[in-house]
Amino acid sequence: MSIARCEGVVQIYRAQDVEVVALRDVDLVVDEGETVALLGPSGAGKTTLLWLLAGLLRPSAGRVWINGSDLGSLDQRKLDRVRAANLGVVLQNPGRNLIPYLTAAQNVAFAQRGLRRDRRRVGDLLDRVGLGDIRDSPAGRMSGGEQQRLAVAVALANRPRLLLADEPTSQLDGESGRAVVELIRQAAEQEGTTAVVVTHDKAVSDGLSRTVTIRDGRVGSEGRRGENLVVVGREGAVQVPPEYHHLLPPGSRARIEPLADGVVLRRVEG
Ligand SMILES: Nc1ncnc2c1ncn2[C@@H]1O[C@H](COP(=O)(O)OP(=O)(O)OP(=O)(O)O)[C@@H](O)[C@H]1O
Repeated sequence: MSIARCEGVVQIYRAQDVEVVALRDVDLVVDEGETVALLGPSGAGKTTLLWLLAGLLRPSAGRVWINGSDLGSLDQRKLDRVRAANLGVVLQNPGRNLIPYLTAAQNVAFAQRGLRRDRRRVGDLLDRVGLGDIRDSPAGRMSGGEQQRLAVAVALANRPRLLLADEPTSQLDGESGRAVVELIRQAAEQEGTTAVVVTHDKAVSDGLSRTVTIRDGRVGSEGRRGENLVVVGREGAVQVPPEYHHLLPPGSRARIEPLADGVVLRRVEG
């Protein structure tokens, strides 16, 4: 069963007279219980895709489903309800996920609103991200790395069906980063929380069950269990991964040779 699905998603930003096509025809299915790392070069469209899945942006074209609800068909009240019932979100700037004058413990407890407060879970989440000792410090006085770990605990407070996290380890050292990955994995295994995590951190992508690489606004390749496969797009487009550009440079011409189970591309000179 899929918890998140995108079909033909296009996102165009308009700033003054300039148009930026951030996503151009993205199809993606995320099944329940998967932990997915969203990879790709800077500006590829990863944050944009995460915001669309979080219902924080409406796509210029295409559709996004969360747990069977087509987000584009919902009014704001229903959208808020679907988000509250399904999602835990960690935005890139960790401070934006927190209430600065509340303590770490109060931030996590506040995120449990709607559910019965579960004090054990508050303490457990804070211990697991290494913040047990400063649970009574205000979030606004914490370092960037501490706020980042707290933001992950807050996002998981409500046992969301889907965790969406944008670079949740960018300000963390190796040990704290591993604790966050472990928390995400345990949430998947023990509570069935699916995760989609934008990351540049190899330790994070290695710890998750699948990688999806966005290049130039499209899903370029997908990896599972150590094998990376290119994805054939809607119109048959395939992106040649950068590590093969010396064999088939962008702009070169290739002959297609059919095989029983696929094709071979051979560069043609001149
Ligand atoms: N609000 C906006 N207005 C205009 N252009 C935007 C806006 N947000 C993003 N973009 C542009 O859209 C493209 C994709 O941006 P996005 O932030 O999704 O990429 P990213 O893969 O997350 O990059 P990074 O790894 O650097 O965070 C970029 O060219 C970016 O400059």
